[in-house]
Amino acid sequence: MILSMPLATNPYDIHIGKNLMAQLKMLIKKVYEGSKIYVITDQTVFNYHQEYLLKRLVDFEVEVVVVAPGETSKSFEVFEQVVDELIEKGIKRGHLILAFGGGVIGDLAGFVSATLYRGIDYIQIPTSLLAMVDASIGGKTGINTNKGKNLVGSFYQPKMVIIDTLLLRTLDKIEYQNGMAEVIKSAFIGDASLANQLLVSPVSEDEMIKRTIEVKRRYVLLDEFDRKERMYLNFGHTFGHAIERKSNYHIKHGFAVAVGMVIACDVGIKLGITSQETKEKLVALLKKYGLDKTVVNPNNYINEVFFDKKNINDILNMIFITDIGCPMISQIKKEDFNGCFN
Ligand SMILES: NC(=O)c1ccc[n+]([C@@H]2O[C@H](COP(=O)([O-])OP(=O)(O)OC[C@H]3O[C@@H](n4cnc5c(N)ncnc54)[C@H](O)[C@@H]3O)[C@@H](O)[C@H]2O)c1
Ligand SMILES: O=C(O)C(=O)C[C@@H](O)[C@H](O)[C@H](O)COP(=O)(O)O
Ligand SMILES: [Zn+2]
Repeated sequence: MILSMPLATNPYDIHIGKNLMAQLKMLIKKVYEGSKIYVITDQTVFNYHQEYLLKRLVDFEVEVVVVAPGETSKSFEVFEQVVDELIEKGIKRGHLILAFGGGVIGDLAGFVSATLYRGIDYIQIPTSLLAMVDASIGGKTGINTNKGKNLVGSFYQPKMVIIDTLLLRTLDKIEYQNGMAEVIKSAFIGDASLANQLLVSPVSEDEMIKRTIEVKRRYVLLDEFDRKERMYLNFGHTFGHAIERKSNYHIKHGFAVAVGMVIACDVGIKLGITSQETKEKLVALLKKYGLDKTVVNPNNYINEVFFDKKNINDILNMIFITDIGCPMISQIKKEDFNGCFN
């Protein structure tokens, strides 16, 4: 009898370090002895790091598929382009896909891996801070549709996650701040001491990344398919996704989630769930990392948020924090927002 081991009992490999690319051949051979590897990446990442990656793959037969950078590549159109190009380049079920990029690449390549031939093994090699601390972990894959964010996708775990923090040296300041939003989100839902440390003193990048990943890993191992505890990782995303999409993705994911977290605190305060002090600490930390610049009128998004996947029969499962590190889910109806945003 073959025992299928869901993630919750069989956590996959997460490797974090510097210059892990030097061990890429050894790491890949741990999960894969085949002959052909298909790298999916975006043009910006490939321009910076193609030499760094490809010289570690000389022992393998490698093909590369490059898409345009940015959120617009998480689309049906680009999904079909990538699938067609992989087939034209001879991909087979036993081959291996490498997702080499930020969260957009991780989601797009993960969804291609989940669906092409009904599943091809893949490895996540995140290159943005946001992807290292969040997007590459937990197996959520998918694309956006013209109706909303991440509305088509699949839970499909990578065989391994290789986090080489040296790759961050080329990440620009805005993208680093973008990733800090998910660090702050994770600290506020699952590591109060990290949140308090970030408020008062610098935390080493490696420690910050490791502790942020640990928060996500903990919730994913509890609830891989996002029915309860994993939903805490969606703090700030109810409004965040709506803000991102209505801006045609000009407002980046992390910056939108930052606004979404403050909005969730305002609703939480109105409903007697969140303390004013908790909101003030969140706002102070967001400001410290330059994540307080996006200003929106939440009333403009109330209809949009009910397209969220957490909306069951017009009751919205929304994530709040009662205090730093203490998340909770409350069922919200549209009228609950009345008077929250004066
Ligand atoms: N699946 C999940 O669990 C999960 C979690 C969080 C976010 N996401 C998704 O991730 C996406 C956001 O991720 P992102 O911010 O990484 O977006 P992204 O992939 O678009 O990367 C941001 C920008 O940084 C560039 N970049 C990436 N790595 C670089 C590097 N090392 N040096 C220089 N430039 C680099 C990219 O080319 C891009 O222009 C959103 O679509 C979001 O929905 C998914
Ligand atoms: O992994 C999760 O679960 C998360 O909620 C992580 C989020 O940071 C991430 O943006 C995720 O893609 C949002 O999930 P969705 O189910 O709202 O699409
Ligand atoms: Zn997110």
